[in-house]
Amino acid sequence: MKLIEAANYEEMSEKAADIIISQVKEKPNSVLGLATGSTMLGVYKQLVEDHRQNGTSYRNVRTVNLDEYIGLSPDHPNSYRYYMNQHLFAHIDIPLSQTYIPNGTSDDVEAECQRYERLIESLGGIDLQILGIGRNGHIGFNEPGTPFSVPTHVVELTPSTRQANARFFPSFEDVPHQAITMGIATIMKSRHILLLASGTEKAATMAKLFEGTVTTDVPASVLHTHPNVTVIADQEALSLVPDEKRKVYGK
Ligand SMILES: N[C@@H]1[C@@H](O)[C@H](O)[C@@H](COP(=O)(O)O)O[C@@H]1O
Repeated sequence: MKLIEAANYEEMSEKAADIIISQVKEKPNSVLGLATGSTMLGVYKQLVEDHRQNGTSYRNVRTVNLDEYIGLSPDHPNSYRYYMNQHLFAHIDIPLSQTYIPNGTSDDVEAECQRYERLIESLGGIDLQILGIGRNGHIGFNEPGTPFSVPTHVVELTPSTRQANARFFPSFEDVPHQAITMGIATIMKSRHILLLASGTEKAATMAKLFEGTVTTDVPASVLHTHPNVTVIADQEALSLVPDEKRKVYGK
């Protein structure tokens, strides 16, 4: 795991966007694994700006998103499909038919999980997967305790995750109880993983991550066992990570 320190949210977003843009330039038909949440907004803004100014093209890129709420239709303003269209896809030249997100309104969500897993395989796997991190260390919606071997699956969201995401919804009661998420096994097959963290609310989780212990209690800790992970975090997110750890992972 390699740590890149950023001064603040803006710089974290720029550095992450640079990595994504280089990936797309080197391999124009890349499969990008995408994430949602507030952490990603700055990155998507940078990608859109770069597309407008420098013409980086996504015409041949395929994207697969990490997760989707069960019960929210694509045109629901809180669905992750809606988020992706609004913040990225509508502003770049990717055909929507090349953008994939689990279908949260499928009649058979178990079958949908299997279909999604096969779909990622049929695309040739993920070249670059972007991840945010939940306050309890979750990646995608893989909550603490989830075995690392699980592929795409249905999850019951913990009250703390529903609470953390309630700010996007009219009220806490409106936050769905379930989601479909790529499993940790799915995420770990990605060839390169980029994890982003910003702000003091992520500081305790980042301190746990950089302790280095691999445990299902902190789902993101599995990334220590992946050969190609880059973490970009700002100073607030790293505020509880001791200097010696920053040096070890910063090399
Ligand atoms: N499923 C998403 C995660 O993929 C995301 O990483 C996390 C953090 O979100 P934020 O970036 O808003 O802090 O929120 C949700 O739970």
